[in-house]
Amino acid sequence: MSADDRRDPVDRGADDPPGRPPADHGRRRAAEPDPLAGSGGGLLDDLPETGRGYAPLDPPEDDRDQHGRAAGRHNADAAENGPAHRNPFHTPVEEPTPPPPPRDTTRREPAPEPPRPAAEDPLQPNVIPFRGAGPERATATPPRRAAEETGRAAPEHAEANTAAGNPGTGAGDPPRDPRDRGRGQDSGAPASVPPESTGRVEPSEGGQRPEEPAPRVSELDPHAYAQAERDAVYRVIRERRDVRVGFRTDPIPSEVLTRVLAAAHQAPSVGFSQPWDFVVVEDGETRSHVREMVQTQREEYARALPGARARAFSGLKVEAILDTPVNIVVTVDSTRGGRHTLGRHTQPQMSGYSTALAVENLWLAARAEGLGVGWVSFFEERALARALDLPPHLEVVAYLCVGYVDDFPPEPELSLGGWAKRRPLSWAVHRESYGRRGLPGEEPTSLLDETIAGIRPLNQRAINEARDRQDQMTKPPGSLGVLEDVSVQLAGLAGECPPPIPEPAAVAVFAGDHGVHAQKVTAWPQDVTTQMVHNFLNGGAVVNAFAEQVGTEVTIVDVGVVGDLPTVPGLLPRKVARGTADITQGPALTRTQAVYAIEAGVEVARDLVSAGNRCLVTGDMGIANTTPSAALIAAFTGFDPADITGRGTGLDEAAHEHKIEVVRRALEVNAVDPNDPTGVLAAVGGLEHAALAGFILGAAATGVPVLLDGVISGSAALAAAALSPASMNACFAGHCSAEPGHTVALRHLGLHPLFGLEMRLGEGSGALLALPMLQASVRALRDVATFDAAGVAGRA
Ligand SMILES: O=C(O)c1ccc[n+]([C@@H]2O[C@H](COP(=O)([O-])O)[C@@H](O)[C@H]2O)c1
Ligand SMILES: Cc1cc2nc[nH]c2cc1C
Repeated sequence: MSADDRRDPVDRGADDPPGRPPADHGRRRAAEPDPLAGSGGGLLDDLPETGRGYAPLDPPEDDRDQHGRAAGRHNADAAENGPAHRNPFHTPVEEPTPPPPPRDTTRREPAPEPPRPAAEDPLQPNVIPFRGAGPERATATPPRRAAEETGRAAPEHAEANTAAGNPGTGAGDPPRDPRDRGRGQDSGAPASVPPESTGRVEPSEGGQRPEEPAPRVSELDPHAYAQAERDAVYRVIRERRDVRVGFRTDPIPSEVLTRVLAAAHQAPSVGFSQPWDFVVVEDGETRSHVREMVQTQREEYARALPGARARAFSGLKVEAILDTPVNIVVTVDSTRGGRHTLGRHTQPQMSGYSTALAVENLWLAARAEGLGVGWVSFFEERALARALDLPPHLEVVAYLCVGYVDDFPPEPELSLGGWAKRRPLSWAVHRESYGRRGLPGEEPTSLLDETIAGIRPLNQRAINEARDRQDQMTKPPGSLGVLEDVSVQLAGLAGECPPPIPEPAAVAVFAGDHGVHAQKVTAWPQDVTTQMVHNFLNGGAVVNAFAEQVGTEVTIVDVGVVGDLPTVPGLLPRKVARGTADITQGPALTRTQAVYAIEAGVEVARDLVSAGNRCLVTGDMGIANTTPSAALIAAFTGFDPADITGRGTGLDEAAHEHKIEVVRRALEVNAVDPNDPTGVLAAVGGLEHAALAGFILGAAATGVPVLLDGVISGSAALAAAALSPASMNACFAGHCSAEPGHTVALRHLGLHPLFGLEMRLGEGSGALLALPMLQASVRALRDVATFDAAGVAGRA
């Protein structure tokens, strides 16, 4: 195999940003051979035959960040071998910005008291954690007080201030700049951005705000608008809504509609091509026809939804086509502007983007006029174009229902209904390169550090309430056994009693391959991993059947499958490498790869939670993965491999003995330190194990329960617990697998399995069967009458 052949296609992902000189801080140890010399570089190139057994090289200790991440090794390769390549989806925190000094999260040490979550305020954007969010909430400063303390106007009072002729200057405010003609305060920041919407919480200690005053924002630029005008701009952005209910039928005056269309027409456009047209539709027949098309698509969509989602969707209105006096169709002409439209030659999609900006302009202007707008997209675009008699070179970008409304919802309707949640701004902001998290003015941090810092202890008040309630329910105290503890823990996690019923739920099946497969630790060919992923995607596996049974959505995550996989909905391509290296020869992964996989898991958890899921379920697929699972369990618990290594998919006596020896050898070859969880994952774990650990941490940080499956999830949970002991507050053991190591892992973690049927399939199958138990425990806490209420006599 030539070096070029060995180069992994995933290495050929996004190049380094143009213009950035490749930093040479990925030095290899001088004495070590470079197995890939001349291969073109790339983060993943440390594993020449990944998945088929080769020990990767790790950089010297001083090249690592606080997670042991190798600093920019791919760039070093690039210096020798051409352009640098980045991981396809992640960029590590790396030099030249030094890693934040404080905490080594790869070591087990007491975590500092995390910042307290913001109080839930129905009028403010809902940030994740959604419900309860841990211990004694409601410590964040409400907007009004924050405004008083920072000298900024609170959003809901900004208009009142202006109306009363009080521009908001308070004692202690700096003198106003004479250029600030009639402006309110000196803050250049929008007065109306609440701290909650950033995902950041004001630091507090025991509910007190810190002594230090908030830093003053610099003077306004002379071109900035006056305070009231800026407030109006931010207000309309904040209060724009996609409206589907509560439209009034009264007509829209022509001059109002024209103003709104003129605003749309002033949108920015590529090369000033102004590629939009607006078709104003009032005709009832046309609208009825479009509505029928939407209805058909709606039914098709509903059929594809898992149970809990389908129930929620049945109550959602997706259009108001006949309810509004006017529909506006916004189209794009991608050919407009002639042959040489400035800026479109490299990015033909810019015409569509420009038109979307026109839609936003229309939407904001409409909101300012008191008009609601609902964007409908449940139709097949060409069919709609035909129905509207559009010329063939025009495409529909938006179908908008426009009219006056009874009210604007305080939050997006989908958020109010729990369909999806607003992601905090902090999740979306990266500094200099993807993965260096932090709002402007903050020290950038990594996703892993941010996640661990966000995990909170259980809320004691909610726990006490749940315990009291369990004792008052019409049943003998304790008679629901472990389910009582489950409901109490869920209350503590949510920070309220009763907690929300953990539905909808989503199972994520993390798939990866293993270099140790070469040691004949399993009877199954490695290709079965890839084949089973196809089977999952086609809906033909046990996980699909069980998920259907319990109304759960299935997501497959490729974190390290050797084979190529299709780009299809339901499969998240997060391949960090094509399998691990053989753990009997050296470490499975580099630390960098281990961190990437952990962070991939965190992101999947975040995405599923912000998509509205209230319970996450772990699943795995990876031929040979019970071997690294056993090695992880031995490393974290200290048990002998003979006591925790099982027969996996089925091995005879001799093969089982051999597998135990393989695990033993892996632990001899790789020094493992349980206080260095990332190091242990990199040494003897797998990509799906690392991602599962991240998935657990991500769930815990969002305050959402995570239901664990079998031995693979159990071994990953040991790593998660070592990274953050508090993450176990979010964990529930679905079942106990037939693998002996699973029992040991669960005991070590203090988790009580909900059932044991000697299952040993993985995929999330056992955890899915336990999901109704979790849900039932909450339903009982919520719905069962108390002795008093039901008039049932208590114990004599
Ligand atoms: O979940 C379990 O406890 C479990 C126990 C034994 C096997 N498995 C599944 O079987 C595969 C690994 O088995 P093996 O024998 O190839 O190591 C992998 O896809 C796992 O999901 C899963
Ligand atoms: C067929 C098969 C299905 C699986 N599902 C999870 N692990 C598996 C292993 C095999 C071999």
